[in-house]
Amino acid sequence: MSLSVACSHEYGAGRPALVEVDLTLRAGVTGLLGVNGAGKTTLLRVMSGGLRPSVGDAAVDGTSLYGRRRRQALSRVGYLPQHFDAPRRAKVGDVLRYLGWMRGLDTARARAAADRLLEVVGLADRADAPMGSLSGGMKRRVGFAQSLMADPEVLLLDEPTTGLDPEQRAAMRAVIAAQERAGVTVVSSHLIEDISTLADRLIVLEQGRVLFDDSMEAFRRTAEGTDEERFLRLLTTERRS
Ligand SMILES: Nc1ncnc2c1ncn2[C@@H]1O[C@H](COP(=O)(O)OP(=O)(O)OP(=O)(O)O)[C@@H](O)[C@H]1O
Repeated sequence: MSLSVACSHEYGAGRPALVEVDLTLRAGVTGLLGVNGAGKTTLLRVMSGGLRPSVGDAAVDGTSLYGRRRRQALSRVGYLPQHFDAPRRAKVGDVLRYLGWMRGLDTARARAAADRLLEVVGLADRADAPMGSLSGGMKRRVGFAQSLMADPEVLLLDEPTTGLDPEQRAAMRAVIAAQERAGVTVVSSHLIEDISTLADRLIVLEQGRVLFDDSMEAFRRTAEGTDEERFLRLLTTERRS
């Protein structure tokens, strides 16, 4: 299976956020790295079916996320947005069941999926707790659980560890790593350390362009001897010179 995207996007005239991005992602974990404003969220929104690009398209196994068979393509994608939240008074389990139902699961399947995923993210004992009582790290784990509710073949996680303290970040990474998925997973971050242990492939975005796209292994080999931050700066300089 594959997720392909070939597009450019600008939010307003002359304000490009993605420039001639052309990628095909296959099974495995792809890390999407870039500084704030590099275009990660925009790319993930395009790949989630939530933002039609100004030019081009995104498709799951050739079925466009913006075409006539959009619903079919959308049903195969799970998405954790950068700022996942839910009403403060809503109970955690109800939020998951509701989002599962929205994604087409019947009541029994939504209940079973919610129970199973709360176990997966270590929040089984919080099913009846209101969302407002959760820490930032716990909310992010609920967000991760909701992205998996309909068993998606494509899973898109926008900065799942950002804003968490080191302990919560490690817990979040462990939860993601423990998922043995057959499909495409994309994890974005502005920190290489957040994705280097998770991803097989690394894509670096800079000012909306793909600056680097190779295996994590190749990235490590090339970066050997330089620290990774410096290596990323070198990449940037190379392209500009
Ligand atoms: N809704 C929007 N309206 C106008 N401009 C936007 C909007 N969203 C993003 N941008 C701009 O598009 C560019 C890419 O932003 P994007 O959020 O995709 O980057 P990012 O790598 O995800 O950064 P961050 O980690 O800060 O979210 C930036 O210049 C940003 O200011």
